[in-house]
Formats: sequence, structure tokens, C-alpha cells
Amino acid sequence: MADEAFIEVDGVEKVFDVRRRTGFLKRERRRVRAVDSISFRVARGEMVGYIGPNGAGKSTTIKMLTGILTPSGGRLRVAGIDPSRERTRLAHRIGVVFGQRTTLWWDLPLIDSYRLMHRMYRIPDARYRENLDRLVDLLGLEELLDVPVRQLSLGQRMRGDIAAALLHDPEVLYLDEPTIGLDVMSKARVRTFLRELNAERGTTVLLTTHDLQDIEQLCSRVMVIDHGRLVYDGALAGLHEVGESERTLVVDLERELPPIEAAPARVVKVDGPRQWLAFPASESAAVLVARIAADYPLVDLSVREPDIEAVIARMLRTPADPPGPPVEDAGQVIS
Ligand SMILES: Nc1ncnc2c1ncn2[C@@H]1O[C@H](COP(=O)(O)OP(=O)(O)OP(=O)(O)O)[C@@H](O)[C@H]1O
Repeated sequence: MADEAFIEVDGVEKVFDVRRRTGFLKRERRRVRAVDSISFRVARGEMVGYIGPNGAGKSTTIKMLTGILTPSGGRLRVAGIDPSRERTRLAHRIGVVFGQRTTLWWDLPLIDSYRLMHRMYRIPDARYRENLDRLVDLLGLEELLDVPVRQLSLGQRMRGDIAAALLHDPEVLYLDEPTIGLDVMSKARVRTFLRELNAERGTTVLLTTHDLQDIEQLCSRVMVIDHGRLVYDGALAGLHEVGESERTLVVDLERELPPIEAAPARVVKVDGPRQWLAFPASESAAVLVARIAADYPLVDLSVREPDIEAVIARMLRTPADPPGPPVEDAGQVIS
């Protein structure tokens, strides 16, 4: 069923008790509401971006979805399973990749980690071999299988981690910053792979990232969390509109000229023959470039996308959504 809810999150919250030393014998006890009554549904086969500023509650949500953390309240189901109650059963149906940490054995050749996972997940032999061959091929791992993980580059290691997370054919993949620190080629390779995985296998993907291009190229839907609350759930284009976000056109002219006039774009910086023009992200860059090219002696140009932080910051600044209560470490402090 196409619209079957595979991930169900209803009024889920997570409150941490934090003790902090405030004097010689004084300790202060605080409660941090890291996730504050969020609700959403993800259908089987969807690819959804989950974004927000640092400390917003993204990792806490993912940890609850994997069963590592137990929610303080609300109801949560993944594939009909309550993650914190049946963590092991769920582990056979989900895959997790943390960009900043590896699940591979550091000192062992890559293939040995896969062999260990074969046993840990009790993957039937034929299925393991078939999946391994396919993943090695798609992710270009052939040459790397005998290399100890600690000798792999970040991009190679990331591809190795993604393969590890998929050896047992999970129905859902949680990706936490899968392209962080990767060069342009490695990012492209990882994104292409994820698109193919989703198209061919219908794998549901929940993606946490600070890279707007990850979302643009992979996700039709994006959810934004801020101070533990879900503040946006919809298409990326809609997020640009709500946030009135802007892209930047960097233009190199033949010579120094007065600021270019091309409303609604406006010049925000000039450095010799180079000018920076900000324009609404919802406007077509092609139309703007054609207009400038017709009126000005253009040598070169590039378009810069807004980063996620900028989009979210603008969105959260709208008058309809005033700033939240005082926060410490970005989580919402409730007492
Ligand atoms: N184990 C914990 N004990 C106490 N507080 C915690 C714990 N884990 C997270 N927090 C707090 O909960 C809030 C949300 O943290 P979380 O790691 O979920 O944010 P995040 O959106 O993943 O941030 P980042 O983008 O920086 O990884 C933060 O204020 C954090 O300090």
C-alpha cells in the first residue's frame, strides 16, 4: 500500500534530567525537553529530510526511532514495532548510518566487518552474498575490501558504512549527516546510490543533514525541528517560501561597473569587477542570468544556494513565530 505509514510518531517527547554543579557543594537539577510533543508519519518508500539547528532534537528523535532511547511520552511505531520495547527485533528491519561515527571495526579489513555483521544479523548465506556483491558493485568497494578501515579515506569509509547498514536488507535507513566532510565527487556518489536504492528497493529513508543539496537532490519532503518542536513539514520549495530564503548570484563582469540593476535581485557586495546579487530562492536563476547577460558584459557566474541554517534562521524569524523561552545548549529548558 503506497501510503501505508511505516513510521508513526504521535505526541512523542523526550525529557532529560541534567545535573549541573553550580558551586562547591551545590548542584542544580534541570529538565531539558529535547523533543517536545512531535507528531509525524512517514509512508513506506518515502525519503524525508529531517533538519534543524544544532541541539534542536534531531539525534534524540533518531535514537528514539531506533530504540536506543525510550520516549518520556507519546506513541512511536516503526514497521508496527515499538522500538524501545523490541529493539532487537526492530534492528533486523532498520539500518543506521552516523556520518561522524563508524559501525565498522577500525583495525580490521572492511570485508571482516561485513563477515561479522553477516553472523550478528544471522543473514542467510545466499542473501548475504547477493547483497554484498550488489553493494560492493554499486558503491565501488571492490578495491577496498581488504583495506583496514582506519586506512580508508572519509568518503571510502562512508561508503563502507552505508554498505554495512544495508547488508541485512533493512526496510528503513536512518542517515545522520551521510555526506559530512566528503568532497564533491564522493557526495555525488553517495547521493546517486541513495536515489537508486530508494527507486529500486523502495527503502524508506530519514535523512538528517546540514547540507541543503542533500535534501534538494534526495527528498521530496522536509521536516524542520527547532527547540524540540516540529515547525515545518512539507516540500522544500515551501520551506524556501516560508523562510523567504535567498540565493546568491556571483557575477564576474569584464570591468568594474556600477551595481547591476536587475530587480528583484539586489547587489549585496562589490569587489572590483565581481558583484554578488541576492535574489529570492523561488525565482528562476536562468531568467535572471539571461536578463543580466543581455545588459552587462558577463565573463563568468555562479549560483550559491542558501545553507540550511540560513533558511531555518529566516523562517524562525517570522513574526508569527516569536523566539522561544530561554534555552541552554539549544534544548528547551522547562524548569
Ligand atoms: N543524554 C543527554 N542528556 C542530557 N541532555 C541531552 C542528552 N542528549 C541530548 N541532550 C540535549 O537535548 C537537546 C537536543 O539534542 P540533540 O542531540 O537531539 O540535537 P541535534 O538536533 O541532533 O543537534 P546536532 O545538530 O548538534 O547534532 C540538546 O539540548 C542536548 O544538549
